[in-house]
Amino acid sequence: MATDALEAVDLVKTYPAGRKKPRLRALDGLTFSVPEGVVLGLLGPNGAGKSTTVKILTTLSRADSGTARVVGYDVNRSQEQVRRSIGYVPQKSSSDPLATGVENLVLSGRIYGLSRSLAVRRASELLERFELTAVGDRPVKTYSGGMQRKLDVALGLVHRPRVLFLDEPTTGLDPEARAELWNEVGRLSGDEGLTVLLTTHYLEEADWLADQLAIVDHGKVVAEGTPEALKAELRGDSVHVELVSPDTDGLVHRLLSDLPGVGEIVVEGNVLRARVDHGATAVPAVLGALEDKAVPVTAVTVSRPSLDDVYLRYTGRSFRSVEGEAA
Ligand SMILES: Nc1ncnc2c1ncn2[C@@H]1O[C@H](COP(=O)(O)OP(=O)(O)OP(=O)(O)O)[C@@H](O)[C@H]1O
Repeated sequence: MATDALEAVDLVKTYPAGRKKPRLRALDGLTFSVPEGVVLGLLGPNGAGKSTTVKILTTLSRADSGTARVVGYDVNRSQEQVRRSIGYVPQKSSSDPLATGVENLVLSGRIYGLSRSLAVRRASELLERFELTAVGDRPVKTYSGGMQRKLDVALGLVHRPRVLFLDEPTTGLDPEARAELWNEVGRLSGDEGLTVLLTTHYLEEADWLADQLAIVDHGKVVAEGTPEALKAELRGDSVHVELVSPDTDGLVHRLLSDLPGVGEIVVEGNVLRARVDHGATAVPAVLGALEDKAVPVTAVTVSRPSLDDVYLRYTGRSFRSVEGEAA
């Protein structure tokens, strides 16, 4: 049987929460596995445990209990082998802005023990791979955001890792640079068999890039599967209503709860989301119920379930609001 590239079983991690308070359970039995060559998207609200998971898998932190393996190596017992098998691209760039792209790559290669000539050769290979050859001799501080990010990914690949960790790789990039990086990452896993663990604040990115998703909440994986399978599990339609004013007293929630065929109602500020059996029949009923109690509405939309709906279903919060908090 092929070994999974990443495997986490029943990970528990607690942190001190202050004097006389019980320890905070950042991971509470987190379990998932990723076959080789697959891009896994780890999604979850702030504080769900994504970074803690990445820290444990990259040997930067130890779990209180449970096991984790990277390409078959136990993260506690074989730290050295794990470190040699992984590349880590942190959210904040680790490149030296005053040094050139080539200098950054060569230095990184040398740190990983490559000879000078091998490091230079690898640097030029990676610059070509990421279409950065033309700017390789320019200081990194003169690069565009997209170029810098590509260099960051290249830096994570200098030692030919088998697993790459990408922490929110496209935050702050414009849509064009984001799409370009998605293509690069897609190619790395598709053509080169690299396994990628990605944390992201963009559902669109997870939908496009991840072969598999694990939604994490309160230190556990609450749902996993391909984006398509997760969406297909949600039957019916999603209704999204914008109210003129926020539902401060819970009236809107109560009104909709009484309607047949309407469920999973979540009201956040002046946005109401619900799952309905049939959009075409539910919308008039929803609008009628709101109008009866003189609740004014700005807009209403009906759509097929999206990843945002999947997220809402498993975490009880819409991803958009989480994104808003994070921004
Ligand atoms: N060193 C630490 N000491 C105390 N508590 C911590 C520490 N690191 C993380 N935590 C807590 O553990 C929980 C999980 O944090 P973690 O950073 O793993 O979440 P996350 O899903 O990565 O969130 P984000 O999307 O905000 O990065 C949070 O409640 C956080 O406050």
